[in-house]
Parts: sequence; structure tokens; C-alpha cells
Amino acid sequence: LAAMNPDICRERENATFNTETLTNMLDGSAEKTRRRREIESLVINDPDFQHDDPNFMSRSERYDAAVKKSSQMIMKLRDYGISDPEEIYFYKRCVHRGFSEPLDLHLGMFLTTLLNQASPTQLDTFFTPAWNLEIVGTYAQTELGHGTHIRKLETTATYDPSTQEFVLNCPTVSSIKWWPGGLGKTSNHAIVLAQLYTLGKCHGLHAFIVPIRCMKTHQPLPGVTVGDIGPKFGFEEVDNGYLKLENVRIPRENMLMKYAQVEPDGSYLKPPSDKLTYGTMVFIRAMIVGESARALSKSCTIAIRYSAVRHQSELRPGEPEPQILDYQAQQYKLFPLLAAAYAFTFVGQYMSDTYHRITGHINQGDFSQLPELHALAAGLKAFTTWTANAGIEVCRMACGGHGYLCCSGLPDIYVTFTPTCTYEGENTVMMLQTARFLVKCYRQAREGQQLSGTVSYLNEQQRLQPQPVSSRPTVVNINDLASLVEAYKLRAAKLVEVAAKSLQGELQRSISQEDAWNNSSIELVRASDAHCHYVVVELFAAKLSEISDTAVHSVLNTLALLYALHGITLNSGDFLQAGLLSVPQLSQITQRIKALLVEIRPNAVALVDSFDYNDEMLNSVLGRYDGNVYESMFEWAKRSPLNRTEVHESYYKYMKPLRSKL
Ligand SMILES: CCCCCCCC(=O)SCCNC(=O)CCNC(=O)[C@H](O)C(C)(C)COP(=O)(O)OP(=O)(O)OC[C@H]1O[C@@H](n2cnc3c(N)ncnc32)[C@H](O)[C@@H]1OP(=O)(O)O
Ligand SMILES: Cc1cc2nc3c(=O)[nH]c(=O)nc-3n(C[C@H](O)[C@H](O)[C@H](O)COP(=O)(O)OP(=O)(O)OC[C@H]3O[C@@H](n4cnc5c(N)ncnc54)[C@H](O)[C@@H]3O)c2cc1C
Repeated sequence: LAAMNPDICRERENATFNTETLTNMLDGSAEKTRRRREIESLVINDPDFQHDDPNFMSRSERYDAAVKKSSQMIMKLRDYGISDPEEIYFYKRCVHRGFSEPLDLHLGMFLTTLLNQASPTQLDTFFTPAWNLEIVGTYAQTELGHGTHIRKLETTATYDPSTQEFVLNCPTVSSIKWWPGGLGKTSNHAIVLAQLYTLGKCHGLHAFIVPIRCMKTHQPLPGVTVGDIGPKFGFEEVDNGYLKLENVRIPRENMLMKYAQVEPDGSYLKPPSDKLTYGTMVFIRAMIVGESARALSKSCTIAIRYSAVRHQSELRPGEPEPQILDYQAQQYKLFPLLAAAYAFTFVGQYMSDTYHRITGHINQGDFSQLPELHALAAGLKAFTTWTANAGIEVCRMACGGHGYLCCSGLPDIYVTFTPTCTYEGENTVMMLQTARFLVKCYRQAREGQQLSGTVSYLNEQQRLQPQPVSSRPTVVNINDLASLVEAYKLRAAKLVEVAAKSLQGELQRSISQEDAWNNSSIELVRASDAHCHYVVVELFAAKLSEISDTAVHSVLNTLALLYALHGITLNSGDFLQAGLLSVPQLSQITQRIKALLVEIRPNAVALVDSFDYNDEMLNSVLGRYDGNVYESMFEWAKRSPLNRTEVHESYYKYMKPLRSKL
């Protein structure tokens, strides 16, 4: 076994806090850390899950290997008796080493939709076979023509009372279902979102369980055309698919009927809210927030560990080349992202808790908090995925040339993560949904209604009327987190007001509501962005009050300050315009940020260690725990398929004959 790299050892010795304490805090408790590691080691020590580098495999081999692993995984989860959703998740992400896989949609959306939208009788029929993987399903909503504007989806489900069946059709090319994960080759069922027609009337989108392949032969059923949509930017393990349905008949019992219902005679019973069909999307959006944290924390782990062992250039003449982590510019690239990774970890936990709390109420028949849940999940999904997406690229480039190698792990993290900005609601569209909620709340507050929850700051509008900067004490104390939270709150309030006024102004020009909306989109998206930014800063600050260990508290406080101050410099125009900040304060902030970088520097490696990604899951030669980067890069390169023979066959086929001709 090669010794630890001395640079990275020194980093760990210099840390001012206990890494394990912070890991326990991130997991929830020491016991939870222990259990997570136990589950991960079950996978890592399992010979069936030894990991061949997918970068050396064809797409078909990758799909094959992923299906094999998933099938074994299901068996083993049963054998070990692992049934808690969080524990299944730990096991699963370790099996697939962070890659997406063909069963993601079955586990994440098919089962979830059943649980949330099936009637008790339907659950009896479908859930057990689905849990046992006899039924393998996907979530087929998006069509060639529409992903965002789902009210315009064209697939139809027409009720035939004479046989008590629904007849499903994709009548046009643009109505072909396109994209669903696991649809192409893996699934034998799909939850199909279709326009419901009964007794001659359209009732909008509803969800139907549609068998698409024979349960015995796995051949497509009559009327079903199904296949893989071809190679993509990433997601190579996943058979994202197409599906065309022609007069496919399913029993009446296959429409998900927890809320809306079609009776045997064809009469339609309305759901308590027509947005309940959209419930699974809200769940996945809420979960994506945590995925942003994971993608970013992995990328930071790789870039920061590598920056601790990489030496380059001369800082002081005659001295040895420094670790690249000693360059201020390198710290300025990476430490704000490290801070964001921590922030998003806490926001991810909050979003998951909030989702479960509010769906608990929904299951009790109380739908009052659904709008806020939707607005929060949509906005935070967009806000965190945009930041993480850009951050992964910054981490990759911070590793110089080696970041471009697949063995750095960063290209795979990027291509796997980047579609979160698009799927489950395109980010701009999601920001506009949040804005719709914010503007509505703003109007309610103006009318004197008392708002609660994350938008309660809009109650204070009277107090927020702009005042000349000179006539009041400086709002921001740049050394005080509570004061920074307040500044973000006031900025959000201001930008919501700007958006609302833009709408008002447009309407006064007597254009339609819809055109006014479109003409205010820039302000609306910015308002949502500011709102989400405030929520993130607020949650980070709130988290600090829960931390009892003083050393951990101190280092996280530094990160929270950096997150907040760096965000202000990126959006300084807003803060200046709103009179929340003075120009001289802006340069004080830059100085303060520099001081924070220096404070974080000795703890940087320990801070990424605390995320506790084992080497198998990180899958990166640059991010290895032992820091032995160059040796393992050389070993990896030797395994490249091009190196299987000393002389490649192309030499004999083309180069050699060419030489004899010239
Ligand atoms: C394991 C995981 C892997 C994941 C892989 C990826 C899987 C996928 O991508 S699956 C497909 C995901 N697709 C999407 O997310 C589609 C995005 N589009 C949408 O959600 C909708 O079309 C949307 C929200 C943009 C507009 O919906 P639409 O019905 O036209 O609503 P709209 O007219 O804008 O608003 C109507 C009201 O509904 C509300 N609303 C909209 N969506 C929701 C919701 N989900 N929950 C609650 N309320 C909602 C609005 O806030 C609005 O309320 P109000 O009238 O009080 O202001
Ligand atoms: C890897 C991957 C996996 C997927 N898996 C699934 C799946 O399992 N099941 C499934 O059903 N779908 C799936 N999808 C589809 C995905 O949900 C859609 O692509 C997504 O909802 C975006 O819709 P769209 O492609 O129609 O984009 P579009 O809506 O066409 O977006 C294009 C542009 O138009 C803009 N735009 C659109 N509408 C508005 C508006 N109202 N206001 C302002 N700007 C607007 C957008 O901001 C964007 O810039 C997947 C997609 C990917 C990439």
C-alpha cells in the first residue's frame, strides 16, 4: 500500500475542528453515520458490485452492467432486510456510484405516483407486484411536442362505457411520448399522463397505468411502439425512451383514482384540487435540492483535495512551488462553492422535511399549504441546480488539464447532473412558477392579509419603502450574519416589488395579463432568484444555532459569512440600488472575503473530508483520499482500451500501406 501523500496529511493535521463531529452532524447523528457506512461497505465489499470503469465500455455494455447491478441490488436489499427509503437510497447510490440507472424512474416516480395517487384498492392490485419488480414502470409524461406546457399534451385516454375500458392514443407525431427514463427497453408498464375524455367531454390530464410489454416475453404489446431515443450528453446507462400508443385498451381500474374518478357509466368525479396530478413532480423537485448539494460537494472534494497535492508555479523566488490551494485566485474559485455545498446540504434537508410535513397534511385532506410547497420546491430546485451546475465546471477547470480526463470524475458528475436544470420542470419555467406565487402573496399583503411561512417578509412592505441611503444608518453590518440575512430579505422584498410594479405598469398600458407577464419575465425571474437566495442564507444561519460543538460552529460560521458576502458581490447592483449597501462597503466586503479565504484555508481539506465520500463513490483519481494522484492516473491510462495492444490495428490497415505508396 502506497503511503499517504505528505501534503494532504499535513492539511488534515492542521484542521481546527474534528472531521468526524461534522460528519455526524451532516448525517444527523453518530449512529446514522455508522449505519450509512455499514450499508456502503456492504456494497463496496461485495464481489458482485466490483466496478468496471464505464468510460471503457460501450453504451450497450453500460446499460447491460447497470441492469445486472440493479437486479442484484433488489435481491440483496431483500436479503439484508433493508427497507427504509433512506437506507435503500444509500445502498443504491453506492451500487451505481452516482450514475443514473434504468430503474430510477421505477423507484423514484412510478412507485411514488402509485403511493400518492392510487386508491386503496389499486394499491392492493399494483403495489406488491411493482415492489417485487414483476411490474417495472416509468413515468411517461413528456411528448415530442411538449415537456413544459403539460396542459397541451396530446395523448388521449377515451373512456368506453360499453367495455368499461380506456382507449389510449398518440394521434400525432408530436404526441409521441419522448424521454421517460427506463421506457426504451426496461419497463413493462408506464404511468402515462393523458387527456381524459369521457361522455364526450375532456377533463384534462390524468394518470393511467398502461401495460406496454408482455409480462412473459417482454415483447411490446399490440398497439405499442416503444424504443430507446439514442445516445445523449450523459445518462448512458439509462434507456430514455419513446412510446406511441394506438388504440391501446386498458381496464377502467387502471386510471389512478385516489382523487379524480370515472364511474363505470362514464360519469366523472372531480378531484379536490386539479394540481394533485402534479404531485410526483413536486416530490422529485424537492429531492433534487439535496442532489445539488451532493453533486457540488463531490466536485469540491475532488478539486480541493487535488489542489492540496498539486504544486505549480513560483510564488516566492527560490522557494519550492506552492500547493495550488495557496493561490488566492484558486481559493476564490473553490471556497465559495464549498460554502454553497454546505448551504445546499442544509437546504436539501429542510426541503425534504418540509415536503414530508406538508404531504402529511395533504394526506389528512388539508391542501392549504400546497401552493407554498410547490413554489418553494420549484424555486429551490432551479436555484440550487443552476449554482451547482455552474460550480461543477468551475471545479473541473480549477483542476487544470487533468480535470478534463474522465478519471477525474468531474465530466461524469457534470453530464449526470446538468439535466436537473431541465428535467422535472425547466429552471426558468420553475422560477416563473415561484414568481407567480410571490406576486400573488405581495398583492395579498398589500390588501392587508397576514402572510406566514417563507414569504412572511412581504407583510413588512410598509416598512420597506425606499429611503435615501444618507438618511438612515447603514443597514448591513458585514460582520454579522443576522444583519446579512436581513439584507437578503430586504433585497428579495424589493425585487418582488419591482416585479409586481412592472406587471402593474404593463397592465396600465392596457395590454393583456398574459402579455404583461411575458414583458415582465426578467424581473419575475430575478425576484424568484432573490427570494430563493434569501431562503438559503436564512436556513444556513438558522442551522448554526443548532450546532453545539464550538470548533465546528466556528468553521461553519466562517463558511456562512463567505456564502452571504460572496452572494452580495455577485449581485451588488441589487443591494446598491435598493439602498441596502454603500459603495465604500462594497470594497470592505472584498477585504472581508479575502480574510475569510485565509481563515478557511487550513480547514479546506477537512471540510471536504467531512462530506465523507469514500473513494469508491467518488470515483476520481484527483480526489483520492490518500492524495496519490499521479500513480493512479498512470495506472488508469494503461487500462485504456487503445492500449490493449502495443501496435494498434489501424497502423497495419492504413498507415503502413500509405507509407509504401508515398
Ligand atoms: C428519479 C428521478 C429522475 C427524474 C428524471 C426526470 C423526470 C421528468 O422530467 S418527469 C417530467 C417533468 N415535467 C415537468 O416538470 C413539466 C413542467 N411543467 C409543469 O409542471 C406545468 O406545466 C407548469 C407548472 C409549468 C404549468 O402548469 P399549468 O397547469 O399550466 O399551471 P399554471 O396555469 O401555470 O398555474 C395554475 C396554478 O397551478 C399551480 N401549480 C402548478 N403546478 C403545481 C404543482 N405541481 N403543485 C401545486 N400547484 C401547482 C400554480 O401555482 C397556479 O396556481 P394559481 O392559479 O393559484 O396561481
Ligand atoms: C435526462 C432527461 C430525463 C428525462 N426524463 C423524463 C421522464 O422520465 N419522464 C418524462 O415525462 N420526461 C422526462 N424528461 C423530459 C423533461 O421533463 C423535459 O425536457 C422538461 O420538462 C423540459 O421541457 P421541454 O423539453 O419541453 O423544454 P421547453 O419547454 O421546450 O424549453 C425550451 C426553452 O423554452 C423556454 N420556455 C418554455 N416555456 C416557457 C415559458 N412559459 N416561459 C418562459 N420560457 C419558457 C425554457 O425556459 C427553455 O429555455 C427528461 C429529460 C431529460 C433531459
